[in-house]
Amino acid sequence: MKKHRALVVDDEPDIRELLSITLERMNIDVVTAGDVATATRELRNGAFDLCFTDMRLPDGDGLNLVEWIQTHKPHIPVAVITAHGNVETAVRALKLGAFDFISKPLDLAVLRKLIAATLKLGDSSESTIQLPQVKLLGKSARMEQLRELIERVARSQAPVHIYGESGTGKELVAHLIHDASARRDGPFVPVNCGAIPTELMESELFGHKKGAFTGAIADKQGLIQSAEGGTLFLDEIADLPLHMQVKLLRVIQEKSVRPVGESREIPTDIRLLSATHKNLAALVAEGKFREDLFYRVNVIEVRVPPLRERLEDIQELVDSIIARLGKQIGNADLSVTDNAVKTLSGYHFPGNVRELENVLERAATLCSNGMIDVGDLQLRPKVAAADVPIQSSVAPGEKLGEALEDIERDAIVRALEQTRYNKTKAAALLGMTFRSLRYRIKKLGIE
Ligand SMILES: Nc1ncnc2c1ncn2[C@@H]1O[C@H](COP(=O)(O)OP(=O)(O)OP(=O)(O)O)[C@@H](O)[C@H]1O
Repeated sequence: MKKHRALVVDDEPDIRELLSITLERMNIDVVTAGDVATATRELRNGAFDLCFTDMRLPDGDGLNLVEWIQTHKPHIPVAVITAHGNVETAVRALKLGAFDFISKPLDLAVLRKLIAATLKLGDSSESTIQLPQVKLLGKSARMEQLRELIERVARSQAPVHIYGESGTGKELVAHLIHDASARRDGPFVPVNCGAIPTELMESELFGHKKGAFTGAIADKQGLIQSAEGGTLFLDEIADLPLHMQVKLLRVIQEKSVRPVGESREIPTDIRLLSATHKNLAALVAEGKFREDLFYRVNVIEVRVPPLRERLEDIQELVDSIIARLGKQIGNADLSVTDNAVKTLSGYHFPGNVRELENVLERAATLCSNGMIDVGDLQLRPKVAAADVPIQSSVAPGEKLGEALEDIERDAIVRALEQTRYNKTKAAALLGMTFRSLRYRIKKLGIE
């Protein structure tokens, strides 16, 4: 097998030597350079599989080198070495296309993992990216752009923030980024931040040591650590309480976690993806989301367009959903009339693809002869903002929180009855995840 070759750029001989030894022990040839000029000369003249560069070099900036590589040798993954705690620079490097960053003092275990992941990425670029098991349907220009963006961001280790309305496919996109990345053989761990009760959140995410608190009867690994070597997807990240935001910031900056009751920090190797349907920037302005965390999780932004911006994809989505539903209910002839598809193609889809799935599922049960027609769709009429009734159902003297809980309880009970107490189906009907529904059932004492 061809030996890999790396370029190490640093003006400190000690760091050059430490990196060289580590790389050579991994059977990688190393060339070193002490400044930008030598580095670009080496890059022009030789073939490299990866590059490490320091930030401050005698004749320039490591960021310039990152930019140079992106322009002239974009297939070479480059990682930057930053001063401890200088996350701003690391974020800038990632935005410019750096694969990852590592901070000084160098942690050799972290470094080795990073090297292994980088080389794997280089190898995968020679073959075509593996086809993921999950599929993003739609041939509209917007979907094509999204697919391209997914492939591009999959090549980086930078945190990605995925935003878009509910039900647009944000989790699907996160999964695809993971599947197309060098981490695809590692775990993909989705976490719905809105579904974990605040008091359990730290122990769920970070894990705990036996005896850390009453009820901690054994060591427990947190969700962050269970994503080791893979991808952690924090869905509804806007729902993280402020004190957890501080802790998450540390995970990103230090690349380590500290379980509750543990005295040491444990190094972690995860890629962070997050999503929300809320406007994070607005939440920052309101003081509900930390600005420093916003910049860390939002290094690369991916917008998932609402379904009404790509109505030409409806037919393909309908065909795929109907085929799946047909299999589920044992009717291979289940179909949708042209008129029904036309009606769907003119609908505004406030609940996006998930709503389309729910509409068709309900219609499949309502329709006669396995043929879904316009009348079976029962679409929600569009409500103009001005038409929304101002008066609420909260009676004077009644607490708003309690009134909202009543409304929520009502909706959940109705969905459960409608689905014969099938929680997965009820969750889909309500447009929430299974975990979130389970949590709410418990919280509202429905069972
Ligand atoms: N382009 C697409 N092709 C195929 N299926 C899709 C597409 N977009 C969304 N879906 C399907 O729609 C449903 C909702 O998608 P997903 O859960 O990823 O949305 P979301 O944006 O994460 O929703 P939420 O904001 O409520 O968490 C899933 O069943 C998903 O498979």
